[in-house]
Amino acid sequence: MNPVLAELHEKARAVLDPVHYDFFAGGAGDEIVLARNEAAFRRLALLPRVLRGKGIRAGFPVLISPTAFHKLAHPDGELATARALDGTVLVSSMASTVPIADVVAAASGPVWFQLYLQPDFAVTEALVRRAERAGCAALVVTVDSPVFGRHRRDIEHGFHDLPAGLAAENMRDLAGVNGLRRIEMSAFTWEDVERLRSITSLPVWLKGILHPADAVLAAGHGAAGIFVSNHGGRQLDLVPAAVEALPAVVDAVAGRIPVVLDGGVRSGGDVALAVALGASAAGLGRPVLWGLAADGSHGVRRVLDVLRDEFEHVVAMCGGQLSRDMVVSRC
Ligand SMILES: Cc1cc2nc3c(=O)[nH]c(=O)nc-3n(C[C@H](O)[C@H](O)[C@H](O)COP(=O)(O)O)c2cc1C
Ligand SMILES: CC(C)CC(=O)C(=O)O
Repeated sequence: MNPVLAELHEKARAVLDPVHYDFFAGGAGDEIVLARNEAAFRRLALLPRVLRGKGIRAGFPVLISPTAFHKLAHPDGELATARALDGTVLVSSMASTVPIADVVAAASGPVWFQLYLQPDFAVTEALVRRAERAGCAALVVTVDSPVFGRHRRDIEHGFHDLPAGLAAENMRDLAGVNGLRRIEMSAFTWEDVERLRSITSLPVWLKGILHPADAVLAAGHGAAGIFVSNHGGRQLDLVPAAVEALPAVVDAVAGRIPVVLDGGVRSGGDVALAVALGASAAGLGRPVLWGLAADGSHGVRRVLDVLRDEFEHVVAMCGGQLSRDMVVSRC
């Protein structure tokens, strides 16, 4: 691992309350998928093309995937994350500890709003209006969580609630207990996605797709794009690594909508592999949390800078080109 990322992770581990560290680091069940997400990248290799000049690939195809409760990592919470963007997209979690309007106001890049559809449609609609008023550029509906994942580390620690003074601020004044509504997980259908689309002009992405047939349905139901994701190994501990699921989804979608990959991306090389396999971009979860915990906004910036530098170097080594035929198995 890049020594800067390793250093930020170690510092995060040292400064965080161990219960909060485990909330961020942990996965579901036996954490098999958590481990596989990273290991699957190690099993892939790139065959560079030569004598192609500098090629044409430009840009940095990385975004920040939504993660909850940034104030557990740093007192400035999502404000610090948002200040670090420098043009990178932040997908801000519905479970942010800073209201979405303040996240967008602090951001140095586009902000998208992640949400879980709520059983009470009026609550979903209120969240959408908050995101729209704040100036979010897209909605990302997470669809891999009909029920909460079971995180053994949290269960062992008895970690079920935020400490006093912290809250999921986007859920305030939505007529729950003391005006703060709990985030609920519930099973929905494609009709619910259509209903959401009918009340907003924002592009609606779907996050947490692994089956190629669902990717086809997503395109058919007007999703602006999809995230191939297993929620960083925090939902069903029986699924493939995210990068293993990517090629079949890319084939099924056949270019109709963009496909983002998240889960286990830890280097610019991993970003390059995801792009070569057909992802439009790679999403980062935990590395951003480690940067944030270790050094606030500056730490997040360092994570993005390291990945950008590594990615550009790998692409230059590959003749400015990344395509599926260049990806082979190491074993
Ligand atoms: C601590 C933590 C909180 C998360 N919170 C959310 C969330 O609120 N909404 C969501 O859609 N995904 C959430 N995720 C999943 C991430 O968006 C992403 O899919 C995952 O972290 C990517 O894997 P990585 O951590 O290996 O990069 C969370 C992940 C972690 C680690
Ligand atoms: C508020 C939680 C449901 C956030 C989440 O998605 C996670 O911890 O994985």
